[in-house]
Amino acid sequence: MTSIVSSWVDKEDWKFFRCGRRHILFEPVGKLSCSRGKLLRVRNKNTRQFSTLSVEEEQRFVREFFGAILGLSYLPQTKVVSVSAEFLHKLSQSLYSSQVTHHHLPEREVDDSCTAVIVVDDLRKISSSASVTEQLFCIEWKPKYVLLPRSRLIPLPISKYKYRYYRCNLKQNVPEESNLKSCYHPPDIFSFETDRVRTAFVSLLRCRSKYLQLLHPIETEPLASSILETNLDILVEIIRKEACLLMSLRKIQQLDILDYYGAKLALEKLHILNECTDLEKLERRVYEKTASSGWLEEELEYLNGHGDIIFHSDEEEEQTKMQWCLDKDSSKLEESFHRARSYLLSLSSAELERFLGDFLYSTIMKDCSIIITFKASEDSDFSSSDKWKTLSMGQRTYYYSISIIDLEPKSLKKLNTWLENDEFLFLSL
Ligand SMILES: O=P(O)(O)O[C@@H]1[C@@H](OP(=O)(O)O)[C@H](OP(=O)(O)O)[C@H](O)[C@H](OP(=O)(O)O)[C@H]1OP(=O)(O)O
Ligand SMILES: Nc1ncnc2c1ncn2[C@@H]1O[C@H](COP(=O)(O)OP(=O)(O)OP(=O)(O)O)[C@@H](O)[C@H]1O
Repeated sequence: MTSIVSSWVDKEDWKFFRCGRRHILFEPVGKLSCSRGKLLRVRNKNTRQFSTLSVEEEQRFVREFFGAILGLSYLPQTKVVSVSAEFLHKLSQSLYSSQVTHHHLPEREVDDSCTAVIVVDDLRKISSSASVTEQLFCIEWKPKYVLLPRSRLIPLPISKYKYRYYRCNLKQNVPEESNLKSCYHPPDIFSFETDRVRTAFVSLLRCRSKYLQLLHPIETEPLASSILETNLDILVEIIRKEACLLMSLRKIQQLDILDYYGAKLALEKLHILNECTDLEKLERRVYEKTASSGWLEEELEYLNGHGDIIFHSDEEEEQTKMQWCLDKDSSKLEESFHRARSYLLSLSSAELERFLGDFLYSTIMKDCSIIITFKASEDSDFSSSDKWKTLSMGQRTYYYSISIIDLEPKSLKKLNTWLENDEFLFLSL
């Protein structure tokens, strides 16, 4: 993918919109009509040490890999645009305006060593021509850690906790054992049963989780939560209708048969744990990948063939693993870990590299966001399309659109951080 030089991006004035850890987003002030309905996504300088690929290479991977598996209509349209250092400097300066610096947000500074930015559809807007958006709701849900790990490659004592607790709960509040039970239970969503899906979202709402947010209309708490709650039935129905997409997403998350510690072992075996150049070469190979629509099922079948590394996902094995944890049967957990470790160390470099690739695809998918936009269908000018689907509920019909964002490559250079996070979360229980 080659970036295009745009004649309008640097002529628009952009103001800070939001940021994550890796990108800073800007929205147009509205000087030019062609910028309507667009956002600018710019790399954050503070995470530069983790990027192996260029902006263009990352976007190509997202499109040709995840786009092929999930369907391109589920990805927001993006364009990579070449910009001058001067333009990036101007954007950077705009972040120092008083309004922005007062926010308690991750450290941000535009990476002015980049030569390209991403222009992406603003998913809070219906279309670039639509001016009225008051009837529109836009929700962001982060389907993080919806699975318990199935890898045997988790050492004690972390395995005792990791096989039992959903990490998403632990991250929000590290509570008493009794509280854990009443928390958000992600498998409820993936049951696609109305009541269970609803219960899961209500739990997220009640604990004011940052994994469920209202993006439009912009309201502060508690109004934002009350708007979310009022629209929960529509959200639940959309989730049920999109079961196929969500199951694909969950399956990609399941490619994680190495888990973090297994990834460390695999890199050690490949002798590239501390070798930055070799690590970058490996990542390039992983992210050169394109996928076909059947890729995911084939890959899962391949991984399932490595029974010494994984607990199979059938219920009986799940119960066994859980029972070992509940009985505090450390010897069984240890034996299982050592069996997997010896098996892993007997594998070829090509196999280890394939597992590492799958681990990275899964890690990306565990951190994506789903943006759901919907509106009642009173607008007669509006019609359904690939992007806008209809949903009938009682007497009312809605249009909705669902997009997956934040699918850029992650780097194995973050492995130590991931391992430390594990220790921090699970040892503090
Ligand atoms: O590891 P976690 O669970 O803390 O996830 C990080 C996210 O924290 P969260 O759980 O959503 O509060 C974190 O989200 P925030 O920016 O803190 O909202 C990032 O998405 C981070 O990814 P990256 O470093 O930008 O590639 C995420 O890191 P990865 O582990 O996905 O690399
Ligand atoms: N196309 C979009 N339309 C509307 N809002 C968006 C869009 N893309 C991102 N956002 C909002 O901006 C936030 C940050 O964007 P993004 O996820 O791209 O940042 P990031 O730094 O890549 O994230 P992370 O820290 O998770 O790696 C998102 O969580 C979402 O709320």
